[in-house]
Amino acid sequence: MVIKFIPHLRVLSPSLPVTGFPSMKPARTICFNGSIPVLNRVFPFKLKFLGLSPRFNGKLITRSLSTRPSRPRSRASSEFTPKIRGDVRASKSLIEDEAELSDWVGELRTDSFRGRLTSEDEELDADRQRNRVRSSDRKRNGVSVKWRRESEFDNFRESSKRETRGNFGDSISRKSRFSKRFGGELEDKDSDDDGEEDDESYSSRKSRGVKRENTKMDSRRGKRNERGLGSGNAGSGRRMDLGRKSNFHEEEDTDASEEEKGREMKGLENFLSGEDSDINAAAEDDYIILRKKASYALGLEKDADQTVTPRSSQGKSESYLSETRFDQISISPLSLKGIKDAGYEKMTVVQEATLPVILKGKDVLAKAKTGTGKTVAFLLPSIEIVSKLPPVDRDVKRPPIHVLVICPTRELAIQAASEAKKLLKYHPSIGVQVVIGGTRLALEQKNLQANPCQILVATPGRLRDHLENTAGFATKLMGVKVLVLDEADRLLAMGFRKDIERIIAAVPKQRQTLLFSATVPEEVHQICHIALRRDHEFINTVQEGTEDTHSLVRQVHMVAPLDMQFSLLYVLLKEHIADDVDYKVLVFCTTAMVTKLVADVLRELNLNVREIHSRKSQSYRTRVSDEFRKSKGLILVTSDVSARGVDYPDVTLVLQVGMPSDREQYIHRLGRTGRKGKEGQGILLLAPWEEKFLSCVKDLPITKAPLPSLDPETKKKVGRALSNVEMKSKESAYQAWLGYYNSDKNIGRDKYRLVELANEFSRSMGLDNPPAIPKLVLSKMGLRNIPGLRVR
Ligand SMILES: Nc1ncnc2c1ncn2[C@@H]1O[C@H](COP(=O)(O)OP(=O)(O)OP(=O)(O)O)[C@@H](O)[C@H]1O
Repeated sequence: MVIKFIPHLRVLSPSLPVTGFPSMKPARTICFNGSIPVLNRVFPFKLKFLGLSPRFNGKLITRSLSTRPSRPRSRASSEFTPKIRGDVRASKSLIEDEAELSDWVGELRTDSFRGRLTSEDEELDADRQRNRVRSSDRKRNGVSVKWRRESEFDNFRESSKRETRGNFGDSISRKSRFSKRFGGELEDKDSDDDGEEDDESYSSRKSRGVKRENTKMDSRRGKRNERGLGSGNAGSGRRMDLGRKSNFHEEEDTDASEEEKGREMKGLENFLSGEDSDINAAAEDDYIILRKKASYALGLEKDADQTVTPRSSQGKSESYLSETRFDQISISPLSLKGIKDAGYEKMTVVQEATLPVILKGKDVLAKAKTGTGKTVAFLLPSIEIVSKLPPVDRDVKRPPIHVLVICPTRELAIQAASEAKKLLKYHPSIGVQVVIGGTRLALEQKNLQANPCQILVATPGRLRDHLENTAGFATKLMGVKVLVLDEADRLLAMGFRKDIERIIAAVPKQRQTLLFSATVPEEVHQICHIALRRDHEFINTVQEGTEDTHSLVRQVHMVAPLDMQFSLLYVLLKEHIADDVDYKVLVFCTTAMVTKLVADVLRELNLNVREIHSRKSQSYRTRVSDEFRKSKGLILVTSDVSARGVDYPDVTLVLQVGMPSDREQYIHRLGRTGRKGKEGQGILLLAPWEEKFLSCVKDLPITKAPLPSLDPETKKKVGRALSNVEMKSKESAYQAWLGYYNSDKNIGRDKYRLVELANEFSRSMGLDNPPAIPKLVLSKMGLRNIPGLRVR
């Protein structure tokens, strides 16, 4: 079957004139509430979209409940029942059980994956050469096409010429005069002089860049790049240790937070093995330079010299939708019907850019901003591929799985499976199933047996469980034609790597592999080495010269001592609630136990709060996640289990309390708001010593905001709320806090200072004396005999 696509004019034929923008007239509603000064100062505008279709409501989430049977050295299954496991995925708070902690640490010593990034100096220049953009291609309308096979797009171009100006159904907010009136304290990058924007401005905004790179490596590097285990690590020469981003903090024992566990583990490993000194030796700036160098080496970072971004589009907001409608491309009528029912009419930019390449059979590494439809981007072509395969004989004993999608969290896996179900509505012969931790393995085994599926969505740990414990499962995986690694960079995180290696070894070499994420840090090359073919394409839909975050999401940071932070959090939330009756807020905290504490305090303050973190059962998490997806007027206090991929519609504010683990996590957390071209707000609340984190995100438009004033009554109220919170919650939070910041290379290095800060945190919870910590825990943290700690 000849597959014909009609891509967006801009993408495939950048030399052609940019079409104008049709009648997109986003309505504006400007609200001003004089009684709420703080957020109006922080976000000195209030924009609303009225043009958003209700059909984009959030996705359904399926439920799964139960615990799975234990097996020797299995990972923990129940959130309160930590188990020990030999690989770095194992985790649990280091806090709760001394004996268990001892085992856990002991096992960590035996397993020593190091999150190192190979970077060979001598390859840097060569790789830069290889990735050099043909200037003729680059200087076209802001589209950077580093590699292109012209023939691939010939028919697209033809079709594009015929394309008429479509309706731009989705709204892009205009900057309002309100912004100007109250914008004194904040830089408003997107504002036009007069606060208005004409259609021409929209046109220039719309010129988004889609960068495609062929990432063919030279033969030397290619050798390392070949598929197969071990090859990814075979690079010699100077290595860069990325462990400085790792953390050792109280966290979660479920699949959903494995990326966090990885960080903890790595931090702990380094800490125990004394490797910290290596990492600490490098200054932050050096580290950033090293990261850049590695990016060049990998061809993942754009070379500043070679970047061409039209001035007109720099810093402008862009639509996540392309002008290509699904019914203009050659996909099966059954898929098209499913898409229509899902309410999708036009392709998003990432869908438009990746679909033809994937259907060509290429491996793809794709980067697109948060909330821009990456899930459909990998699911739709996968479904198309499956639909063209000969039907599986019903009598086959172990029917093959054709598409395997790996997601880093349970929530994300459930969500992806749910999206797949929507798209498969009219494909009765194609089944999809999800396998995730926190549910009963036996039940999943039964389901897999009873309802064979061609598409399987899984979290890495549970998939590995099935590989090891489910009869015939390995045989089924031998049928995999497409392997998708969603949130690829997270899957590469240390806690997942072994599982991913095991999974990759279990699927055929002759397959197509797709890696998608909103962030593609240089670490991703590790997984490229083991997962992707050498000639894979890197498709970057983030317009050059723009940030990885959405311009309609206003970002501010505030710096305040810990003893102010609970009150500040309360005031900021109250202000936001007063400002927006339809408020929907995510509060991100550093660890599960700190999340619990913050939720407890906010609950005491009579705010409408839910909490979600890995210490909650999967059924609870699913229920709360579902509720938050559908609700308005709700605050969800969460750990990083909600940081990635979760598609909660209409989140109005993301408030991050404390330093995120790294730049990527900041971006993904923030990406829970401003989805599908909507507006959003982000506040990062840091303690003074955490300000250094800002150097990791200095390329993002985060503005410093003044602190709201705290009146004595508020302080008293918050103090009372804190005193009502259970002591146990405070103790756990204190230990977790200590663990988290102990892993920070700057703070954790000076144990005396760390303890002082921890005790400041303790006082901020209203405690006169810091909670006592078990001796063994202290010694495992390297904090024995540090003055200021209480031992029990
Ligand atoms: N073509 C489309 N038109 C309109 N809406 C779409 C389209 N494709 C996907 N969506 C919707 O956009 C929303 C965001 O999609 P999705 O969750 O896949 O984003 P994402 O890019 O994976 O985000 P993240 O990086 O946070 O994981 C979802 O609600 C999805 O249903």
